[in-house]
Amino acid sequence: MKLNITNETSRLRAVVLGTALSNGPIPKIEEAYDPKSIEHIKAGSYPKEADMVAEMEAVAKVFEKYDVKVFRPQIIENYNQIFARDIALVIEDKFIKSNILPDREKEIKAIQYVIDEIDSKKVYKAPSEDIHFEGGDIIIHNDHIFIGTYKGDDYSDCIVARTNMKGVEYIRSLFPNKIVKEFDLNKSMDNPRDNALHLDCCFQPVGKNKAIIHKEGFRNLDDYRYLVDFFGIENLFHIDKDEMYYMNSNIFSISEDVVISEKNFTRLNTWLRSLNIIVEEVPYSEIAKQEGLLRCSTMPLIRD
Ligand SMILES: NC(=O)NCCC[C@H](N)C(=O)O
Repeated sequence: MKLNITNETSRLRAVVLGTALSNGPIPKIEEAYDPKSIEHIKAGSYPKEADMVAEMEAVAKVFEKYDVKVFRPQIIENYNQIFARDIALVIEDKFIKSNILPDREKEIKAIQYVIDEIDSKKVYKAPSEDIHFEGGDIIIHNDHIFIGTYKGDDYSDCIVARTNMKGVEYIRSLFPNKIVKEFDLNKSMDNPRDNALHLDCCFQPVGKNKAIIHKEGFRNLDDYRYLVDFFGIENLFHIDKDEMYYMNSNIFSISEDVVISEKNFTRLNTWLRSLNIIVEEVPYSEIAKQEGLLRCSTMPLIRD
């Protein structure tokens, strides 16, 4: 398989879509690794496997409609494998395995059969364990790579900080010809409305020259201003704290003109349609309870 990913919006041809099958029992609070899951565990509203499976099948159907080749992870019994995005990433023709949160490190085994189809010279793994990064923090935008990180002193105690500056430097070392820009994100282990878990939870390019953004996700306002200067304020769709909480920036593009979005994202979907983008609406509010949405649960392999 010849990989090719140079941005978030070129026509999609092949993708890994996570699975909610055998997701395991409701985690104990101390087993959860994001504040929104904890909120739902406490409230007794943690999502049911059958509901999440149905939501992901709706996404699979959209891919079928657009003739996208879909790979699913093999099932690891009682293990969360929904968020395929984070376990590895493709940039150009390179497949880079993430150094992910230890709670999630088994997930990669389940797509080994996909990795086996890629030229082994194109498969990368960071050389040491202190280099941290997850795919949700890394957004490729043509000659730029945007990376979410966390520069706080408490990084090592913060399970919602998944990409460190060593991770940023590692990705930079693999792509010397690209401009790599990192963004310091706000993290909160107890309030999901204050937690930009990954860069794709507060920012994502869409369409031809637009992007969705949550200003308050950025710890350093200069990072937010960089994106305003880059895209132009008129091309940014700003989402508020509640919209970030429901993961409005985490939709997924099949092309510049076709987006998969959550059916309750009324304001966002109206904006997308005003840009002549076709919005394929799916129900994804149960998956969203685990602090991830459509970008988080997909890992593109080939785009035009
Ligand atoms: N790219 C993403 O933002 N992924 C979402 C991962 C959610 C999962 N509960 C986690 O904390 O790892």
